[in-house]
Amino acid sequence: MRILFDLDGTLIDSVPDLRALANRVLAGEGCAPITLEQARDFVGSGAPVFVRRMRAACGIPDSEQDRLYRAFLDGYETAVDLTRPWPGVPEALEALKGAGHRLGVATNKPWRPACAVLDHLGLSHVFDTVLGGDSLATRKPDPTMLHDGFAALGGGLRLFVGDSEIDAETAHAAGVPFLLYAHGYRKAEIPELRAEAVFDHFADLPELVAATARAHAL
Ligand SMILES: O=C(O)COP(=O)(O)O
Ligand SMILES: [Mg+2]
Repeated sequence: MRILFDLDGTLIDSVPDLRALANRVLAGEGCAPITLEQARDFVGSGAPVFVRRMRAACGIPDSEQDRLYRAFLDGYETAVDLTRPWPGVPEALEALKGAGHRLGVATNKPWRPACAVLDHLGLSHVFDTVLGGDSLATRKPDPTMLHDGFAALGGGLRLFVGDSEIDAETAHAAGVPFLLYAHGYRKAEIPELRAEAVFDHFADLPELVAATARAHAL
C-alpha cells in the first residue's frame, strides 16, 4: 500500500516552534506575542497563510507581507527544538514500513523546514518522498500534491492520513481514502471531515491500515 501523511498536527506537534518563531518575528516589529492557541489556529494552509494570519492578529498591514514572510522563512529551518512526534508515531511508521508499505509526506509546510524537522526527529529514513507547500504550484486542498506523491511511491492502494479539514478536502478531491488523527489541529468537528476511519493513538494505526487495505482490496 502507498500511504501519504500530512505533517503538522498529524505526525508532529510543531505549534510550540511555530509560535516561538512567530514571536521572534513579531518582537522585531514591536508587537505583542501570540499564544499557543493562536499559533495552532494559524497552521494548516502553509507558511504564507500563517504569516498573513499572524499579521492580521497583530494589526500589521498587507504591505509588510513579503518582508515578514522572508523573515519567517529565514528562521523556519532551525525552528525544530520544541517539536515532538505525537506519542507512538516513530513506532507506527517503523511498523508500517516493516510491513512493506511505501510511505511519504504531503505537507503544506515548506519543503526545507519539513525535511529539517524530519531529520531532527530521526524520521526521514522511513519516507520515500516528501512534498512540501512550495514543491508545486499549488498547495492542499488542491489534490495535485497527493497525485504527485502517490505517483512517486509507485503502484498499489492509496491512503492519506491527516489531521484537518484541509487534509479531508484534499483526500476527497483526489478520490483517496482518508484516515483522520483525532488529536491534531483540526477546527471542524470529526463527522464533518467524512473520514473513512478516525484514530486516537498511533499504536492503532498499523491495524487500521491493514483493515483499510482489506476493505479496499475486496
Ligand atoms: O505549514 C502548514 O500550515 C501546515 O502544514 P501541514 O499541511 O503539515 O498540516
Ligand atoms: Mg496538518
